[in-house]
Amino acid sequence: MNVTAQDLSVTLDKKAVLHDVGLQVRTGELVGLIGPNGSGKSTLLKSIYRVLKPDAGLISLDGDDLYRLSPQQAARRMAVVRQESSMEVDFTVAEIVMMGRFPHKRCWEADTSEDQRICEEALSRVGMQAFAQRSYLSLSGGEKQRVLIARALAQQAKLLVLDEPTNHLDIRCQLHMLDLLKTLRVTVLAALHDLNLAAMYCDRLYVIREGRIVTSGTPEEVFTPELIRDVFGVEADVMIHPRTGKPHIFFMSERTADGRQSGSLLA
Ligand SMILES: Nc1ncnc2c1ncn2[C@@H]1O[C@H](COP(=O)(O)OP(=O)(O)OP(=O)(O)O)[C@@H](O)[C@H]1O
Repeated sequence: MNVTAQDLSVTLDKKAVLHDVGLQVRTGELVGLIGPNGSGKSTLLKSIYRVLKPDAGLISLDGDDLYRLSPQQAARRMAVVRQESSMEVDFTVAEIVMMGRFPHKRCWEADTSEDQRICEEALSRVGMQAFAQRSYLSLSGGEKQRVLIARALAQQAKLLVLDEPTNHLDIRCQLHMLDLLKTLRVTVLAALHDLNLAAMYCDRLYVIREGRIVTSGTPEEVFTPELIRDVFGVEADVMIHPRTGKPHIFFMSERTADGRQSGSLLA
């Protein structure tokens, strides 16, 4: 699934939040969107998953104008995992994952044994098969996040859009989740806050600041101490990790950056 966004502009509450943003995700790539808090990552993703219609610009999926697709057509092509999904009514985990099958059904069509199999497989891929009958609202934040990813997998869309997919996950689950995304052979666009995980897993990155894409490229091209200072306001050293061959960023606190020791709280 090829995704192209061209010249997107979004204004919210009279404030220009995205300015002429463009990006491209090619079939099979895992593309990361990084930038400081409030830079416009979620707004850009919301435009792509059709929650927020841009004021200007064009988004296409394999050449088709996204906003000309029906909601069902769009949902067959694209699954979404959002930052926070508040839910008023309680469902079981199995019911939540089964919702991923809706775009493949006609109105009131019953769940088939094939739907059941797809949902069980999706739950087992995120390690949550033992939770199928648990109430969704009783789960921890990390468990909920894994169930929402299972629902996206059950949707069997060729494009996954994820807003901070590793939010709430402990480090082992973060690595497991990103490994899983890499093995799915789908196209992935994900907003990520952890720059080292973005460097390890993403084929390419887009960097956004104050609603504008400031640069894009492979992690090796994007991650320089200058970029990290300019965009995130943090001093850092960037080295190629000897085992992964990927850039690894060592951040400096304001205390360590100017050469002072930070050993003692009383110093
Ligand atoms: N409904 C809204 N009305 C007005 N301003 C909004 C609205 N939604 C978002 N914004 C503003 O748009 C800007 C971009 O927000 P957005 O949520 O896209 O940033 P983000 O990069 O995803 O941030 P974070 O990393 O903190 O999740 C912020 O300044 C935010 O306050």
